[in-house]
Amino acid sequence: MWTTAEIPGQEGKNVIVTGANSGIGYETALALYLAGANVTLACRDQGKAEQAKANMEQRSGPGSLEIGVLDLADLDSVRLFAETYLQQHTQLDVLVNNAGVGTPPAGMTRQGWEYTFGVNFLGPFALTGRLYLLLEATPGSRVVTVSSFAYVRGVIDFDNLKSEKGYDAGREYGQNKLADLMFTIELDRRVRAQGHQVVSIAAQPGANSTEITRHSTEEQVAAMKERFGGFMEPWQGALPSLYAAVSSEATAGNLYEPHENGVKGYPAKADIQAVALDETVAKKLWNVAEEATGVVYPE
Ligand SMILES: NC(=O)c1ccc[n+]([C@@H]2O[C@H](COP(=O)([O-])OP(=O)(O)OC[C@H]3O[C@@H](n4cnc5c(N)ncnc54)[C@H](O)[C@@H]3O)[C@@H](O)[C@H]2O)c1
Repeated sequence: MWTTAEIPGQEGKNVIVTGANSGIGYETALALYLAGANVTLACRDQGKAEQAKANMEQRSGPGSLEIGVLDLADLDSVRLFAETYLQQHTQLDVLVNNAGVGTPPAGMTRQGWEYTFGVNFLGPFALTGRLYLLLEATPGSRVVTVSSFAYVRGVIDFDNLKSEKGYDAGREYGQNKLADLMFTIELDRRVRAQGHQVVSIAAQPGANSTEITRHSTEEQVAAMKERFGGFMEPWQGALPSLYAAVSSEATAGNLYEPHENGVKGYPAKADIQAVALDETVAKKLWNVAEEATGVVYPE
């Protein structure tokens, strides 16, 4: 079984983990810090980020920790975070697009997109694009984007990205997590076509006990637990992200998930369902995202 003990030394590596103050992001950042990386905790709330940093530092890892304030629901915040990062760093080895929301009440981002589409997809798209040249300049760099098994029920409805037809939390989550996986694969296609070197990989953490279900009812949580045979701990949910971030066996354009032969927590390559491999939809989504964010990826 692959565990965090198998993470190779990360000394000298710069890593960003979004949403690192809780759940899977916290465990991902902690494991990379304990492996020696310089980890930036990219969090919306400065106070929560400081608390997470203090908790991690109690473990006395050989790495170092920084904080960057990042609100993925505001593209100006994404730009500011990236500009600050680029001013302060000359390499970026791993970007983990982990932060996300589950099924909150209906809302809109600062720029007027359906809130969960903005946080779960447009924000990470813009962040990755703004950091792309630094990633490309760092040999062996990786972008890990956290999707969910919910992608299989996703449909990209291009006519409802601003809630024109109304809001359905479950439907939006499936759409966003499909968008994350399509983004990962399309980024990989573009990297290959352009002869670039950034490695784009997706992870899906399985069902874990985190705050992602804060807006779900008790009945909904119970149904999820029954369907998945219980919830895993966040550190287990972090294993696919960590595997995608550091393992030499994790390869570009693929999706890693936590189950193999029923063993929980073990990261294994997942079969990607056809819905995520539709290149026409992926390219259209990419164009929509470039227009929505104003972030055009370098050729
Ligand atoms: N927990 C699960 O069972 C599960 C299953 C599938 C996928 N995921 C995915 O795993 C990732 C991590 O979720 P988690 O389960 O640890 O939940 P969590 O709620 O504990 O963590 C989510 C993190 O995202 C951050 N975040 C939310 N909105 C943000 C914003 N606007 N800007 C910046 N950060 C923001 C939160 O502050 C938090 O740190 C998410 O992408 C989620 O979709 C989780």
